[in-house]
Amino acid sequence: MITGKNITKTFRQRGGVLAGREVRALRGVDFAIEKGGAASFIGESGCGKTTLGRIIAGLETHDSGEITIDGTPMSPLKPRRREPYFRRIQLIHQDPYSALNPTRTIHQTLNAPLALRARQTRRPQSWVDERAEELLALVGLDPGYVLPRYPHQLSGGMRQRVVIARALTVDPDMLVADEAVSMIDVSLRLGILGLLKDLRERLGVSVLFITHDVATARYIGDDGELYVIYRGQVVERGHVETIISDPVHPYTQSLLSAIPVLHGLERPGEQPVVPTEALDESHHDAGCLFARRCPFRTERCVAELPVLGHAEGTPQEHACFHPERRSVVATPIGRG
Ligand SMILES: Nc1ncnc2c1ncn2[C@@H]1O[C@H](COP(=O)(O)OP(=O)(O)OP(=O)(O)O)[C@@H](O)[C@H]1O
Repeated sequence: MITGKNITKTFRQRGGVLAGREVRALRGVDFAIEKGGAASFIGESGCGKTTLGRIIAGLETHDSGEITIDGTPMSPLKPRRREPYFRRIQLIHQDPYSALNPTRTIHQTLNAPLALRARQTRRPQSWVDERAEELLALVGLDPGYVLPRYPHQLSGGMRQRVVIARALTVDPDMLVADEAVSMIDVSLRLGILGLLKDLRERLGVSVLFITHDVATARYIGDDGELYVIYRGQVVERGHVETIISDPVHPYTQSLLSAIPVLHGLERPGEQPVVPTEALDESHHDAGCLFARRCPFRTERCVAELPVLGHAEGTPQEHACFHPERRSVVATPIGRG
């Protein structure tokens, strides 16, 4: 199990017109992902979900807070002692082409980590080749076809399967899939999502899915938790189905309104949720981070920051002073 408590991260912009400006990518995020469980982080571009995923995979530092893996807090450990914990958490990047070395065949790509694994576990060299074939078959590829080939000779979907096979070489406990299907042909996406779901069931590996797309979060983690992130804060958190069918935070409602098929109908007498203002990170808000875009804001929302917590009558946690079931309309939201 991996948990995070009050994780914060601020980036200082180095170059360009924004040089010197600080971006609060994460503002005190808590999370917990069970062994074999599923969780999804969703939110618009720039909300901090990739930063959080990279911190969880040990690829990015955080400013404060604590990550605990299987009961061991990471911050007191020296980097060398932390490494074996984070090695069990593997990141699957959105671009399978740049994730693979173009000058290496798939055989070479899988051979290197497997040879290391063989040395660590005192297995014979013959195991390396057997395991490479086994892993490729596990991710739905024909080893005979794929092993001698270079990444450019494979389709995007095949490359992403190779990336997943390589992640499995270290017998991970968790896969962090960051927009893992966004750069793959639409016709192949469902296959990759199905594979991740299948690996969860067959290997008991937990999957953290990072996406801006609610439908994929729902597909992959149908029994898991959804974290809705807005400007570095989790604004709603709970069971995927609960949040999708009964969101109470206006931001979640506006995010869901981008799916007309699911939430296109207004019920009579209800006020639809449409975000009113664009994102402006240069503004320092004292109150709710969503207040300036929220059609339901009150004076309290502008003055006071709501914190994530349970409220009577809602099964999920939310950070809103006016949580209510509202209908949503099919209006896509964006940054501009
Ligand atoms: N290395 C960095 N240096 C400076 N700023 C950064 C860095 N990485 C992220 N940021 C900033 O932190 C904020 C959160 O970025 P992050 O990539 O985590 O968001 P995201 O929700 O994953 O967005 P996207 O879906 O576009 O990747 C953004 O404003 C981004 O510009």
